[in-house]
Order: sequence, then structure tokens, then C-alpha cells
Amino acid sequence: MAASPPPIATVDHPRLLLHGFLSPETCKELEFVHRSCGTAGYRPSVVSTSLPHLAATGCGHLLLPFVPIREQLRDAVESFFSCHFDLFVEFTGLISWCKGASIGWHSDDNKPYLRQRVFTAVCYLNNHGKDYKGGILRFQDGEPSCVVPVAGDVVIYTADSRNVHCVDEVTEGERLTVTLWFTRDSAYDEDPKLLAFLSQTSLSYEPAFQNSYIPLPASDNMYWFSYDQSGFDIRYARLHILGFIFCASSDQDSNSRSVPASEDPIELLGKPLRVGRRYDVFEKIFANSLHALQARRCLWLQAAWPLWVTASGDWTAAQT
Ligand SMILES: O=C(O)CCC(=O)C(=O)O
Ligand SMILES: [Fe+2]
Repeated sequence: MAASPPPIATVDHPRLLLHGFLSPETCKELEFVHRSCGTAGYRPSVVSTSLPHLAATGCGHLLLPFVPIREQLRDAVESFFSCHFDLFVEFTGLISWCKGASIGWHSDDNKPYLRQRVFTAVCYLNNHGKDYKGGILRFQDGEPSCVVPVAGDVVIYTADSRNVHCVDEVTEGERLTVTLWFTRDSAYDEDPKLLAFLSQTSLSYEPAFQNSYIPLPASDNMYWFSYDQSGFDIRYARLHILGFIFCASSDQDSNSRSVPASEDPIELLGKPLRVGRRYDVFEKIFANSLHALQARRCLWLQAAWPLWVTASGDWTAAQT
């Protein structure tokens, strides 16, 4: 008779790679949510869409695809780690790792404010080699020693020092994941926070606003920006990479589309603005550039035409 495997709790590096956990359709659906609502600012070269962000910005309907995925992942984690206790989802987020993104050796509970995390699940939504280069997940010890991401696969592991890992730098393309952390501490349960955000956004906005497909602005304190620390503002870089150029309303020359020297572009990031494409300028005034970035994929603002962002106000001067 074959000996039964040792209980997972006694294994040195408890982790599991599951192939084909998410269907290709689900991967695409999640990618769509991310393209619609992803926001820069969580870490340099990373764009994220967290569930609290969706709930807080009037996109509660986009939480739906996550409901079965979270449950299936919770089941998989509970069963693999033989959990005889309640397990709560602490964080769920879509994360794209753009060119230059990486993370060094760490365990996922390695900061005082992360101690509540006990298990991690990372689902891969696109493919290493085809969609991007780099971005391989490596573990310091144990098997599998590395994970080459394939769309639909999921890796689950303990968040403690038994699973120290890193992710190689993405050198080309964009690597897309949905990452969940699980906790035993109900104080960190993500669900009540989502419900609170959902009830705020659905109760406190005008009906006309609720019908808009454009996300509401996320609150300033939901994201941090690195400008103060490094002199580099991730919002500005992202606008630039996407092909947007600031165009102040006083600019008479549509070809130069430049910001007058007196206007600090960084200050403009925080001011209300409109978004334009070629000779069309959308009527909607966005609260700030972050809000416009949240919405730009809904508006299909990524075509082959020149794009620009104008300061709000007399935009007609910009298109003469
Ligand atoms: O995306 C991955 O493969 C792992 C990500 C990771 O280590 C993290 O977010 O802490
Ligand atoms: Fe990690």
C-alpha cells in the first residue's frame, strides 16, 4: 500500500500550482475590467484594479465576475492547506506588471501591517513568452522552484517565510494577474469594506450620475504617488506613454499642443480637465488626471490618432 503524503502543515515549503483553474473567457473578462478601470500609482510600473477601488468608483457591477473566482480559490486554499478554521479574503486585485516592474525576495507577510496574511493565490491572466518577457515567479526553496505564467494557471502558497519568492523584471509587454490574500482575522475581511463602499456610492449620487459608465473619481488617499520621493510622477509618465499631451486652454497652436511655461504640468495633474481625441473633445470634465486615466479605456482613447488632455475651460482654443 502506498504511504499517504505528509500533512501539508508539516511540509517545509507548502505550495501548489494548479493548471487551467480559470477559463480563457474568464481571463479575458478580468482583463476587460482591468482595461476599463485600472489605475496607476500602487507601485512604479504597476497598474492595479482592486475590488475596493471598483466598489468606491461606482463600478460595483464589475465585481460580479470576481464572486465565483474568490469562492473557488478559497475552496482550493482551504482544501490544500486542510484549514479547519474560517478563512477570509483580505485583498483581491488585478495587477498589471508593465515593462520594468519586478519584486525582490520577500514573503507576503513581511511587514508589520501585512502580518494578518496567511495564504496567497496568484492567478495568471496572460502568457509569458507570448504577451510579455520576463516576469517569472521564483521561490528560494522547495518545489516548484519557479512558475512560468500561463493564462488560467494559479499558484497558492503560504504567505510566511516558508515561501520566500521574487518576480523577475518584465522586460517587454504587460504581465497580468489577479492576486488574493487570505487571512484568519475577520477584522481584515475585505467584504464588509466592499459593502460599505457599495452602499455609499449607490446611495449618495444623483441618478444621472449613476447611469454614467464613467467611473467616479477614486479618493486621493486610495493611491500614493512617488513624485514627492523620487521626482518622478507615475501619473505623468503614464499619460505620456499613452500618448496624451497636456494642452492648456490658452494654447492657440494645435500643432504644438504644449503647456505654457507658466503652467506646471504636475499641478495640472490635480486639476479638473477634459480629454480630447483629434478634433473631438469629450464634454465630461474629469475631477483630475487620475480620474481621466480611470476612464480613458472606456472611451476608447487609445487609437491611432493624436491624443491630448486639455485643462478644463476654453477648449475650443486648443483645436483652432
Ligand atoms: O505575481 C506573482 O507571480 C507574485 C506576486 C508577488 O509576489 C506579490 O505581489 O507579492
Ligand atoms: Fe509576493
